[in-house]
Amino acid sequence: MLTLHEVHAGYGGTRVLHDVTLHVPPGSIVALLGANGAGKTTVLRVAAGLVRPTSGALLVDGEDVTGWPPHTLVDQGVCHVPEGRGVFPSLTVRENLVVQCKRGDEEKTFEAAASVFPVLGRRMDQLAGTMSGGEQQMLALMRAYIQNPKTVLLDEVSMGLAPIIVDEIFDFLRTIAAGGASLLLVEQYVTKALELADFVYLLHKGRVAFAGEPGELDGEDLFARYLGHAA
Ligand SMILES: Nc1ncnc2c1ncn2[C@@H]1O[C@H](COP(=O)(O)OP(=O)(O)OP(=O)(O)O)[C@@H](O)[C@H]1O
Repeated sequence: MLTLHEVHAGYGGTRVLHDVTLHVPPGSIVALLGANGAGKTTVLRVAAGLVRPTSGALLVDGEDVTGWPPHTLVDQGVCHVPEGRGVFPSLTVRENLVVQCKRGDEEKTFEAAASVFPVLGRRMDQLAGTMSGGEQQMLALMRAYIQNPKTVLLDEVSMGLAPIIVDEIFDFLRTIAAGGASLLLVEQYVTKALELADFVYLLHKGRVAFAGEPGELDGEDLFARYLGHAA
């Protein structure tokens, strides 16, 4: 279970998050929605240990990990897939996988990557930076997956991708969740995110405006109020 408890956070003198409490229970998919600038990316950065709360706490499985450096949170099973793709552009697909996987697991990892995303199997020796956006995103997700994470923080992984690729990526998110990991999902495709999610949080100007199950949103005009558009 990953929890932000009454978190206030920001950058320098700018306060972005105000009293944010959010839970990502084991095995669940949590969607984090909100208009541009609402603070969604900042929530993920707090959860990954990249932004330290000015007050409040970050807890992993009940342990207070506030202020721990990001790599120690990785050891706790927290994996962050940032906006803009977490791949090494000047390494090949194969090398990107090797640096992430356990020693001795290389062949198994290549096979898994090729079976989930066949395009990666065909492009093992291509430099990651020369692949399409969708292919790079698949590689970024694969790199997250092979860490066997407990919680995956996903920042707009479908950004700028063709709908058919987005479908493939969402199918893979289902696979990751079915394997037992929990997901905290910031996503521009609101309807798709809600189909997948067990819980949803709506952020408005750095505060939690709604927390509940997707079904509870039915009939509400929260989208128009807080997202600036209909779902
Ligand atoms: N490194 C930074 N330094 C200063 N201010 C920042 C920094 N990163 C984000 N902010 C500000 O914090 C606020 C929240 O940004 P954040 O990226 O968390 O929002 P978001 O909901 O993810 O937005 P979007 O959907 O547009 O990505 C914004 O006003 C933004 O300008």
